[in-house]
Amino acid sequence: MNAQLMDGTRLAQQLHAETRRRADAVTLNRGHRPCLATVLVGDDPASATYVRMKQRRCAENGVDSRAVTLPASSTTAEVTAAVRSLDADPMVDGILVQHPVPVPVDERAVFETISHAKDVDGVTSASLAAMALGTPTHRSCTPAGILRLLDSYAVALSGLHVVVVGRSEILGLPVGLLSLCADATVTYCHSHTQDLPTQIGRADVLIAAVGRPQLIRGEWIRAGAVVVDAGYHPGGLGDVETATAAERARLITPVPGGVGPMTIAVLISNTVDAAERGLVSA
Ligand SMILES: NC(=O)C1=CN([C@@H]2O[C@H](COP(=O)(O)OP(=O)(O)OC[C@H]3O[C@@H](n4cnc5c(N)ncnc54)[C@H](OP(=O)(O)O)[C@@H]3O)[C@@H](O)[C@H]2O)C=CC1
Ligand SMILES: Nc1nc(=O)c2c([nH]1)NC[C@@H]1CN(c3ccc(C(=O)N[C@@H](CCC(=O)O)C(=O)O)cc3)C=[N+]21
Repeated sequence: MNAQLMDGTRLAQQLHAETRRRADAVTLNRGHRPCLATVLVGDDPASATYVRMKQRRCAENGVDSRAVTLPASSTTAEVTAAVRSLDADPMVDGILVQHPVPVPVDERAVFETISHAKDVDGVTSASLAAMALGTPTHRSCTPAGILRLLDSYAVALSGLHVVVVGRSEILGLPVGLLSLCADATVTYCHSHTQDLPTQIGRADVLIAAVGRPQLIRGEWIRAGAVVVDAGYHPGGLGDVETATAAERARLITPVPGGVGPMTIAVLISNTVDAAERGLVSA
């Protein structure tokens, strides 16, 4: 393997340490800790695990968490009512609605119930618009984590060709918007894209957010490219064939230990930003 690994676990620990100091200062100032509310609808075991991981990291870093769990049979009205009551609660600084919510529930409508100031996961249209315009906002967690990781390895995006595979509202779409704001030339690929290997071969920086285990083959990667694998599948597989991609890439994220830990570190950092009552410049 030739590529250097981008260590998300180490960078996340650094961010957590900084967040913890800020959380303690908030607590000292106002007499209660920053608080993240998590909303989990239904009983998908993977989603329940992610929510538990987020709560554990909150506790380790001086942030309270409030868990709301709703049955899979919930209606859109019931879920939005739960979110609205968290939004109105002055003790709650940030709200995370775990994606995906069960199909009959209108996820977009639920997301839009979160006010911009408490949208620490960056999922509302106000947050997406702010990420596109470069105005102050909480940035989506996985995309912001990816940009921090690139920055820490001195990958300056200005003028580079970033190819994003995937355009989901929580990942592919916003990571392309943030890259564009950082003056990259951005290409989005998705399920209608023709000749994916050729598009990928043009990337200076490839961001894989496709949700298909090892769909992206190592031989498609341009020699010397930077490869960010946001995919996360059981058994420690990403969306990229890591071993062969690492023969050609200059820098690559491992799975696990790459993008995943950064997602949670940014979420908690965003929650403390909210507790400090600040939206950070996108
Ligand atoms: N590490 C972390 O913190 C996180 C990891 N993830 C992981 O990232 C991955 C993506 O997640 P998410 O964005 O939620 O997934 P989605 O399923 O919501 O989106 C997948 C995207 O990939 C596109 N796509 C699907 N198949 C192909 C194909 N064959 N060729 C090209 N494009 C394709 C889809 O296109 P179209 O729009 O046309 O349907 C869609 O835009 C998953 O592995 C997930 O587990 C997600 C969130 C956080
Ligand atoms: N509204 C919303 N926001 C999200 O950010 C969100 C979501 N919904 N739904 C599901 C995905 C998935 N996700 C992960 C977070 C951390 C790891 C992570 O920390 N992974 C570790 C390994 C953890 C382990 O397996 O023990 C790693 O990659 O090293 C993975 C995946 C956030 N998501």
